[in-house]
Amino acid sequence: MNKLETIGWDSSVQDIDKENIARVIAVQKNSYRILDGEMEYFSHLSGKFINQALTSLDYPAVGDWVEVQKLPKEQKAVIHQIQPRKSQFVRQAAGTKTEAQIVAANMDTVFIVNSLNHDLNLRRMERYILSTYESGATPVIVLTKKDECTQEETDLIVAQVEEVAIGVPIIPISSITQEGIEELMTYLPAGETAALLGSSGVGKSTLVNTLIGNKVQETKDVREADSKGRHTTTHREMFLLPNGALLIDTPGMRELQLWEGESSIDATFQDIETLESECKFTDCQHDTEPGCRVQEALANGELLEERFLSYLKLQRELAYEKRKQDQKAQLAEKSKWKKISKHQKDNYKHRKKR
Ligand SMILES: Nc1nc2c(ncn2[C@@H]2O[C@H](COP(=O)(O)OP(=O)(O)OP(=O)(O)O)[C@@H](O)[C@H]2O)c(=O)[nH]1
Ligand SMILES: [Zn+2]
Repeated sequence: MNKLETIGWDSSVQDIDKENIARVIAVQKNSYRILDGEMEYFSHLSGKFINQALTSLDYPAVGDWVEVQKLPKEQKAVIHQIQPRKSQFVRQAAGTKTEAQIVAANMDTVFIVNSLNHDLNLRRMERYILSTYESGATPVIVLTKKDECTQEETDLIVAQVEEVAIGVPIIPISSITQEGIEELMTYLPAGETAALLGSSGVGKSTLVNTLIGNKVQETKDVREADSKGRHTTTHREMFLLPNGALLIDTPGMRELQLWEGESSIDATFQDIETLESECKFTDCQHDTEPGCRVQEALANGELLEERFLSYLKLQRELAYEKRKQDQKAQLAEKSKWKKISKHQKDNYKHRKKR
């Protein structure tokens, strides 16, 4: 095994000069911690790299393979290039509407983590699954804190999740009793990379510690040594598990904004939007209309049927959301006028009495 293979490199498909390749294990503001399987380096982007980067997607993310120039004595390196990614999970950057951000790159599996004991949002989960497929990785649903539920409660939730997660493995676990951990590990074979995604507080970091086992302390030390007083929780980090698998922990997704609003849907389904714009009729329903570019693309294999169905499904969801919101707005409007008119009537009565 060469040293890159110990950190997830697949020599059977990635065949280039490996001497100058390393993997990004943590991203700080303008610097990157990288690992070449033996040594860690503190690295920066070359000037040329920065000049050529057009969007935030062009910058390194945790899990990326980068081409570097190493200065081993100083444990420093300069990043010249990113290797093409086999997968990337994209979300909207916190606080902005338009900027994309890569949460993790080159993962084989995404663990969509939810807690069994609260805040189960099936619709949200469905979208996580969809985004994971879009990322190029395979989703696995992890339901944490099983120790806080009875078996009956767990079964009920699993049944609910099954309805939106067709064909996706669902694993209830507990980091306290270790239940389900063994099954989870079957999705973490040596040399593969997985990322943990989920809301803040569902137990991602605890799970990392559980899986790292007796290396917990080391992890903490690394974090503290590197944070230089900054908030450690905003750092994505990649960990090597004792069995040789790689696990990317992501910060709490309090601010996860992937699908809110139509703009992000547009970005996700850019290919279909483009096809639609080429339909003969601007109000084409992509059904039996003549000159429908979408139907044509479906027929000749340019557009996958599953993908189009996901798109339609999301459109339906959006329409549904919008109707609900409109209805709410209408009701609010109605009650506002009710109040005003009642107020008026009351005033009128008072005046009459006087
Ligand atoms: N009962 C129980 N509590 C757990 C379990 N796993 C995690 N917790 C608790 O849940 C809380 C949140 O856990 P974290 O691991 O910090 O959650 P996180 O998903 O990493 O949160 P962020 O770092 O904010 O994204 C902590 O108080 C943990 O002790 C579990 O299996 N059972
Ligand atoms: Zn059409």
